[in-house]
Amino acid sequence: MNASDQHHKFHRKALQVADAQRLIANYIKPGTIELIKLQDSHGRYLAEDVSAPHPFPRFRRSGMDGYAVKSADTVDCSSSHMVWLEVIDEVPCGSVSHKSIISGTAARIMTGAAVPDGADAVVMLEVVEVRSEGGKDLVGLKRPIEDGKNVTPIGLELQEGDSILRKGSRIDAGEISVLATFGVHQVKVYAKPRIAIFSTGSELLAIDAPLEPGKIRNSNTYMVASQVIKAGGEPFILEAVMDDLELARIKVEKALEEYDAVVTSGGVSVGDYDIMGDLVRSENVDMLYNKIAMRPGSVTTAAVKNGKLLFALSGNPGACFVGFELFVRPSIQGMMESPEPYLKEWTAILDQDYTKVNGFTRYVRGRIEVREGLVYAVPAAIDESSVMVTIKDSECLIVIPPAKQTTPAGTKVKIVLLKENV
Ligand SMILES: Nc1nc2c(c(=O)[nH]1)N[C@H]1C(S)=C(S)[C@@H](COP(=O)(O)OP(=O)(O)OC[C@H]3O[C@@H](n4cnc5c(N)ncnc54)[C@H](O)[C@@H]3O)O[C@H]1N2
Ligand code: MOO
Ligand SMILES: [Mg+2]
Repeated sequence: MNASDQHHKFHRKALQVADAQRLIANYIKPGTIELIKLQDSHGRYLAEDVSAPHPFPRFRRSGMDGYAVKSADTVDCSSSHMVWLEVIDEVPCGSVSHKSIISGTAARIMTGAAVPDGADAVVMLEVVEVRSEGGKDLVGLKRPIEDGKNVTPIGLELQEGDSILRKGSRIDAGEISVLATFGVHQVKVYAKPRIAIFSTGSELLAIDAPLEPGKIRNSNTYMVASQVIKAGGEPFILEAVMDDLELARIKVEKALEEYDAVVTSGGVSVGDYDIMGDLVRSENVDMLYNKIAMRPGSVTTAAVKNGKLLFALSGNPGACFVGFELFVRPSIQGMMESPEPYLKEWTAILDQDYTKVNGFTRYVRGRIEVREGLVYAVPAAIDESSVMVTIKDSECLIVIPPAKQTTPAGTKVKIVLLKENV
């Protein structure tokens, strides 16, 4: 390595998180679209706007089992002066009455059935009396009922043409209910972004291999694959590579051709074997950044080739996790036009003093506690970049801005929510 390379390796320009996110956003393109069955669409992202092809409800719907009546007929009734109406029809769900309700008549009706013409209210079964007289069925009412009572009007929920779901919406139970209601049995969704994942590191063992001195099992690949799924993508796990620049280069190039984006872990700092750092500074790819003003994950790196993104995350598990959530997740979401690609942010009260000082913004793993209606953020006991074990306990990342002294308990802090969208 010559002196100039050394200079570039050690003197990196640190970008602010938001600036790096904006930079990445320039390279996000909506992905391909596929048509899938509605029942397979949970968790997928709509690739088209959906508007109501007809009003909903489509007919005046009874909200009760009872009798459809004209409310005007009931105005004078009371327990001492019952009004008796002739029952001229019965309307089960799924049927339509061909008779009109005129003054003095009623129709027996079930919840969910179409209210016959002429009727404007439905009286519940429980408050009526019935009798037969001269071969006719009669229903007796003791109380007036108001116009419209227990009748859901046409279009109460949606009018024809109303916009219901936006492109990019994540499909969940409520969305599926809407789509089924309107007969959208096949849904246009974005194909899950195909994300290749591999780790670099000569110390890495397969997860089914016995331990060897100085070696560790490769946990990042599997952690990232889980994060990819949670972000809405499809992970493709590739075998880890040793710290060998040429091997990594070949692997990255092939993966960038075959997949929508590539995520690697390890080898992005300034060590002798930090080959991903060297790779992104070579002519093979265009480096976007290789330092972010944050901890963990200050060495988080991104590059682009032929319009496709390479995220070279830190090998340290804590840094790898955070780098993914802040940069890769929004990119995957962006490929599916999600209107909310970034993790949700709340304001919370810092539960305990945070004593570490830093020139960079910290994303501290933490738990959320709600006490007396207030949201507290509780930092994990150990949150170093190299620490793996507290990732599993984290409900949020507590954002501690650059500080020269302790951030005291009680400080209002921003937290980034991790546990959602499952
Ligand atoms: N002289 C300096 N040294 C370091 C600096 C620095 O600025 N100057 N930065 C430190 C920071 S900050 C971080 S973060 C790490 C980043 O390291 P790398 O991204 O280069 O990652 P590696 O060196 O490959 O590995 C670091 C650590 O993580 C373990 N690892 C790697 N891959 C995996 C995996 N797939 N699963 C589990 N664990 C993994 C690896 O064994 C190392 O322990 O650099 C600091 N150094
Ligand atoms: O990149 Mo390192 O995670 O800042 O600790
Ligand atoms: Mg390193």
